[in-house]
Amino acid sequence: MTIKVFAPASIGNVSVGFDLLGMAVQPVNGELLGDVVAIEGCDGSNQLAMEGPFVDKLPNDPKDNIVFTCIEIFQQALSEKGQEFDWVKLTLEKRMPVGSGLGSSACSIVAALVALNQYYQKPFSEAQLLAMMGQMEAQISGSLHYDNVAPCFLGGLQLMVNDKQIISREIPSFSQCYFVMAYSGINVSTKAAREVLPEQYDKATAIAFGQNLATFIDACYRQDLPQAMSHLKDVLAEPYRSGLLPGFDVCRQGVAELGALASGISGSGPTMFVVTDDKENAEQIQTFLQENYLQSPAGFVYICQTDVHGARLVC
Ligand SMILES: Nc1ncnc2c1ncn2[C@@H]1O[C@H](COP(=O)(O)OP(=O)(O)O)[C@@H](O)[C@H]1O
Ligand SMILES: N[C@@H](CCOP(=O)(O)O)C(=O)O
Repeated sequence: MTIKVFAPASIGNVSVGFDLLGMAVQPVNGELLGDVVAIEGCDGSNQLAMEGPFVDKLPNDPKDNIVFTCIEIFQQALSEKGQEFDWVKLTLEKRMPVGSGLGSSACSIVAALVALNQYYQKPFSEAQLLAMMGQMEAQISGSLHYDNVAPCFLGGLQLMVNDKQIISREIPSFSQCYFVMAYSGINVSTKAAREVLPEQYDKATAIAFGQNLATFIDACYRQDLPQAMSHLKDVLAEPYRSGLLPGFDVCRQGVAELGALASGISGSGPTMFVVTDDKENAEQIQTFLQENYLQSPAGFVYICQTDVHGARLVC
């Protein structure tokens, strides 16, 4: 029997929590914005097939795909537990553009590891799986950050905690909000977008960062939308990354004039996210971004809300 797992797109950082905060999103029109991985048993050796709209952006050799590495590390972990295993064939439906700021590699990693765990009768706990997901993401981006894999796996708004047993805790999000996600259609490598950041920050920046994150989290717990939105500011990455995103500053100004509550870079970009609590306003912002932010035919704009489910089995 074939098992199929879907893993959703996510907003890394959510502006205030560089590497520490992430949120899973789902389009309100019901489309699947994320990757799907199917798994079944096979003979001889492990296999990876690839399909889907963004398959041409993946490495040609399946062995260079992060999903193949997921199979290898998962089976190695099974061996270390003394558990025998059979060979598997995975099929990756690559629905997410690569280098998009939507947690594309995280979608593949999470869908693959959840599918493997399901196929092999759940040998690993949620925390063990999340640790493996972080390890895989670090291999791709060059540094360990869970802000895509954790929300993609667990759903909702997730805050990373410095505790190996837990790794991530869910924070109450704003279920009334719409997140307009505009992928411009250009590729920004996460690794490269990390290299433009300074090694050190000054005291005023450190204080502003701490205040924004703390105030935002406090507002989430009190469901105080105005306070949350007035502090949704990125003082660590956005000042250095916005120059990599053609049209970002102009569109940011444009959506503010249309009444957006806040906006920022999703992950390392080029996707920008815009927050509003009004459906009609979300539609106006969607049209504006379609007309002004897209740089290539590969671009798209979705109106999303928080995805509270995370990775899940699909038919
Ligand atoms: N299944 C996969 N999904 C996405 N990227 C993959 C996958 N397998 C290998 N890669 C490689 O990993 C890198 C991902 O780039 P990155 O900028 O981190 O993307 P994203 O930010 O969208 O996750 C690319 O070089 C890509 O070729
Ligand atoms: N915290 C990371 C998030 C990267 O997200 P991605 O979707 O661009 O992979 C960072 O900002 O570097």
